[in-house]
Amino acid sequence: MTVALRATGLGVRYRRAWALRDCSLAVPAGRVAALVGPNGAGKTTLLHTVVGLLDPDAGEVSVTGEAAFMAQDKPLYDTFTVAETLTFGRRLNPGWDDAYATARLAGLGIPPDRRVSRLSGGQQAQVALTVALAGRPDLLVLDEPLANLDPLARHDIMRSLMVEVADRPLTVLISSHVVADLRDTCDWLIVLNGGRVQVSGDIDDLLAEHLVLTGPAELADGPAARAGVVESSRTGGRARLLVRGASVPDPRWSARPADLEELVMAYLRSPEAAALPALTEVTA
Ligand SMILES: Nc1ncnc2c1ncn2[C@@H]1O[C@H](COP(=O)(O)OP(=O)(O)OP(=O)(O)O)[C@@H](O)[C@H]1O
Repeated sequence: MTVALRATGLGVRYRRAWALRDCSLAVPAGRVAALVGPNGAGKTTLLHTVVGLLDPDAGEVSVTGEAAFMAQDKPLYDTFTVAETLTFGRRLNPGWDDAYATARLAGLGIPPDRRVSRLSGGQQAQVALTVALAGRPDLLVLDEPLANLDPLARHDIMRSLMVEVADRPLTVLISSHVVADLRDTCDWLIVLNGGRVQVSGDIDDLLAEHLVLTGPAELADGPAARAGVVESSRTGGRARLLVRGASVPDPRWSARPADLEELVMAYLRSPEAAALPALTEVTA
């Protein structure tokens, strides 16, 4: 299996404060990886380090091939027209595919002579995505491309990414606060919390490995309250556990598979819990 991106013991600090600490992860080629975490978790710092905008203070990060980056804020120049934006992209990117860029924007109905400032937020995001893709990267890194977009535009961007990944060898790493936006498109999950990687793995594998157990509160004090508990809560006489492991420890629990949002939230609320199944599985 080819690894598109690998970080080993990665650390980045701003002055004395570590924004990333001992981060290790690997993303296989061809995956669409979701990078989620709360404000200040270190997502932008990680993405900047991956694309070479920041140098690590510890450990290392490596990308197989070329990476393209779509930044969080204003990745385009407002005063440029769409056509001028493409000209600018062509000058910066040696591997630029002009026919692809022009055809993609025409297909989306975005006029070449329109100023960027006069495009909708969704159209601006599509132009920025086109510029990033026209450089024919092996790894596309997107920092919150869906922020400030309405649900329809968010859906269009994610669908565009799915089409691109289906059409060519491309790995995508995309950060977002909104897990629901990522569920249909992403097949790899990275949870970053307080500058540390809590989860990195195949989403289907992660979902198959986590259960939500509900039952009488006293069960939570028994053998089920074991090492696999990611998060536990009690309401009245009932306990609810999110556990890592596919077997039900006691038949009195009622068990169901965890969904992606529950899984992410459970890890975010339990900074000490970690699930890193992929680290041992993915080898270059
Ligand atoms: N240029 C900087 N100088 C000093 N501290 C910084 C700088 N950039 C980020 N930080 C700090 O590093 C930590 C990680 O920030 P980062 O922007 O990477 O997080 P994030 O997960 O992308 O957050 P958000 O979701 O809010 O965009 C935060 O504590 C932040 O305050």
